[in-house]
Amino acid sequence: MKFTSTRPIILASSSPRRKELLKLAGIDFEVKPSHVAEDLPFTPEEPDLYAIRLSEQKAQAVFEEEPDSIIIAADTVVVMNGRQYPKPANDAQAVDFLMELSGQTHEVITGVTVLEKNRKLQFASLSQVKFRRLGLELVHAYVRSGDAADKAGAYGIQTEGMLFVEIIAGDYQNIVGLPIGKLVERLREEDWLFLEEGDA
Ligand SMILES: Cc1cn([C@H]2C[C@H](O)[C@@H](COP(=O)(O)OP(=O)(O)OP(=O)(O)O)O2)c(=O)[nH]c1=O
Repeated sequence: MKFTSTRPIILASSSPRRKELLKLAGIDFEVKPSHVAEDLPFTPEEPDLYAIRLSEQKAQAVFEEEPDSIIIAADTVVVMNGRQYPKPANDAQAVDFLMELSGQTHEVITGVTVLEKNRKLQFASLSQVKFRRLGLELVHAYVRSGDAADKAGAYGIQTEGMLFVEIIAGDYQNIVGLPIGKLVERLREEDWLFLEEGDA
């Protein structure tokens, strides 16, 4: 399966996971990380809007350099009891986060912004993840592996962090960092993306 687009698509992200998901979906694109400081104040009552705003900042930064392209950006946040669990600042914080999430259910929300001249598409996707009760030995071993460092909530469901997960509700790819099914659906609805001839 292959898609074509009305303009060149740019993924404004340094995340290898987002790149892989967009590629798997059969979309041609280039990557241009945005390097914006993610420093908006977290709004616990509206975590979805917070994720969307961050994704918009990322999209906007790249759009200014590439005004003739379609820019896609996303931000993934992990939230439990009104508190955000961002990328851990260090190993000790990663251990603390994982022990707090242990045995509990948290939410993973990815906000997405697609920007083009005169057009903006935004949405958020929410998944729930229930963690097993985690032992310190496993958590320490995981954090030592280095996998927690660049991930919201200090775990990757697609890597060894899968061992922590008991139940998920919602879109799995949303937890990995990009709700690709919904994104492609919306891009097609907006006539930004078409199935290539022969596929249609
Ligand atoms: C919960 C969870 C998060 N993550 C990742 C997805 C995101 O890359 C990261 C959250 O940080 P983000 O700020 O959303 O993204 P990023 O900084 O990695 O990339 P960019 O801003 O350039 O697009 O956490 C996983 O890979 N697996 C998981 O299970």
